[in-house]
Amino acid sequence: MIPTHELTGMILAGGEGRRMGGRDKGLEPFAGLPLVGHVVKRLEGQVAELLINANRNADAYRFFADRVIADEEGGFKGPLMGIYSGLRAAKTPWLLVAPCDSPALPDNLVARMVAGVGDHDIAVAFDGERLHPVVALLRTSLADDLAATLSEGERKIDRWYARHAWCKVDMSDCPDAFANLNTEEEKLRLESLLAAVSGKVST
Ligand SMILES: Nc1nc2c(ncn2[C@@H]2O[C@H](COP(=O)(O)OP(=O)(O)OP(=O)(O)O)[C@@H](O)[C@H]2O)c(=O)[nH]1
Ligand SMILES: [Mg+2]
Repeated sequence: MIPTHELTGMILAGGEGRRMGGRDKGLEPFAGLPLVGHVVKRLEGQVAELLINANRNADAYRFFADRVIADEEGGFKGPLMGIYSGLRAAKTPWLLVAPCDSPALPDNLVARMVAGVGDHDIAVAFDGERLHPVVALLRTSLADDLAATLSEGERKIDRWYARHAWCKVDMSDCPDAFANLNTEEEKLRLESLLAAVSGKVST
């Protein structure tokens, strides 16, 4: 098992948010908190250091994390560049990555990813139908290999994972936890769904 002091958490919030009008998605209000705040709640206290990977609004993100890191190479090269930047920045042997736009992730995400990685170097969340490559646990010693891969022009996360000893972590009991908000409509829909569910619980 990976002890907490060997694990860094990182929330990926470095995208352009084009499908949300170019807004900084992690800072978008959702159910009373910026989106990133919901993901912070899933990770805090379970990692040695919490990083947020952001390419804009570093001051706003600083409130939510121990450290805010920008991409090693600018120009919005995609989430694989964000993962690389986290592997470089982490001071621990392991990095757990989660995206800023999935506010319903399970509360026990960290424990499940740690339990699921076994002897592998990379563990990726699987919802029973799809893999979620931006929900992953990785050995930080992979940084040099990823640098070489990025310099070849590779941008697909799963193609890089496939070069390594990786495994799926089965989360097919909670597929809705991986709801990913790309548009304003998706955000409003999930917000009202959650409000309806909590309304039912409290009455
Ligand atoms: N570091 C970094 N992260 C990125 C980059 N592009 C996307 N991401 C992150 O990867 C995750 C999934 O990306 P998308 O859902 O496509 O988010 P996005 O790129 O902001 O949104 P679109 O522009 O609408 O595609 C989110 O957590 C983003 O913050 C990037 O260039 N650099
Ligand atoms: Mg994108």
